[in-house]
Amino acid sequence: MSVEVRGLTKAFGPVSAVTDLSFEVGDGTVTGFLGPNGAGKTTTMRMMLGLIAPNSGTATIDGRRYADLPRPSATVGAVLDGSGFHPDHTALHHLRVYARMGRYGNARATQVAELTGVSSFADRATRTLSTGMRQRLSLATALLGDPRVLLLDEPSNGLDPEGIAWLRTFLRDLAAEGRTILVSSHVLSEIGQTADHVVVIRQGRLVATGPTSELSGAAAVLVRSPQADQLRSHLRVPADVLGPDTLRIHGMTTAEVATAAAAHGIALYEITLERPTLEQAFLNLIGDDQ
Ligand SMILES: Nc1ncnc2c1ncn2[C@@H]1O[C@H](COP(=O)(O)OP(=O)(O)OP(=O)(O)O)[C@@H](O)[C@H]1O
Repeated sequence: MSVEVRGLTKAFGPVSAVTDLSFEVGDGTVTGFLGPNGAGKTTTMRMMLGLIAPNSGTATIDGRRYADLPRPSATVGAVLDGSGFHPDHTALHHLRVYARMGRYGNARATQVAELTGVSSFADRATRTLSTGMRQRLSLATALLGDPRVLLLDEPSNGLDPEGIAWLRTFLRDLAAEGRTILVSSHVLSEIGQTADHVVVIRQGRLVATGPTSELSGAAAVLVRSPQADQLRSHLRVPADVLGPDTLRIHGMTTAEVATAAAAHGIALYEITLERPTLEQAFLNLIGDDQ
C-alpha cells in the first residue's frame, strides 16, 4: 500500500478532531473518505500533506512522510480547497506559474487544462471563476506533476450534476491507470458509485472500512402472506415482523423462502428481494451526525 495512516491523532485545544485513526488506501483504487461535516476529514488530509502536525501517529506515502518525499508534487497531487489562486491571474497563467515552479513546462499546463476542462475558461481571471471552475482548476494544478497519489478533499463541491458525473469518470480513469486516489465527501451518493473502497469516520474515529460493495450489508427477503406467523415458525433464520402479514427474512434467498413456503402449503401474496442501499448503510453508520 503506498498510502498508510497509523494512529493519527489531532486535537485543537479541547476539540478532538481526529483520534487514533488508521487506514490504508489501496494502489490503483478510488477510496472514498466519508463522514459528516466536522468528522475530521480535512484535518486528516492536512496531516497527510504535512500542513499540520499530528499530536501522535503517522501518515506516510511510499513509507515516507509527505515532507520527506524527494519530489512531493510529482508523487502526490492534492485538492484541498478551491482557494489560493492569485485573483488577477488567468486560469492558464495560474497553471503555468505552478508548472514552472515544479519544472513541468508550459505544455504540461495546457495539457492538464484540457484534461480537466479548464481550457474552456483558460483566459478568465481566477477571481471571476465559479466554485465548480475553481475545483477543476485545483484538480488541474494537482495533476501537473502527473502524481501517482491523489488526495482530494470534497472535489465535487460546487460542481453541477454534469460536473459530478464527469468527475466520477475522470477519477475512475485515473485509478485504471494505476493511481491511488483518496477522495473525501460528506455525501455518499456523490462517490458511492465511484469508490472501490470506503473509509467512514465519525467524530474523528474510524467507524467502518472495506470494499464499497460490502458496506451495504446483506440483502433480506420481504414477504407478504396471510399465514405470515406460520411461515415464521418454520424458519430457522431471523425474521422481523413488519405487520400482521409482512415479514423481513434475513439469511435466505427468495428461492429458499418460496420453497419453504411451498413445502408447508403457505400462500405468498408478494415476495421481493430488499437490497439495503449504500446511502442507508452510511446513514446508519454515522448516526445522527448528518
Ligand atoms: N484550525 C482549527 N482550530 C480549531 N478547531 C478546528 C480547526 N480545524 C478543524 N477544527 C475542528 O476539528 C473538527 C474536524 O474538522 P474537519 O474540518 O477536519 O472536518 P471535516 O470532516 O473535514 O468536515 P467538513 O465535511 O465540514 O469539511 C471540527 O470540530 C472542527 O471544528
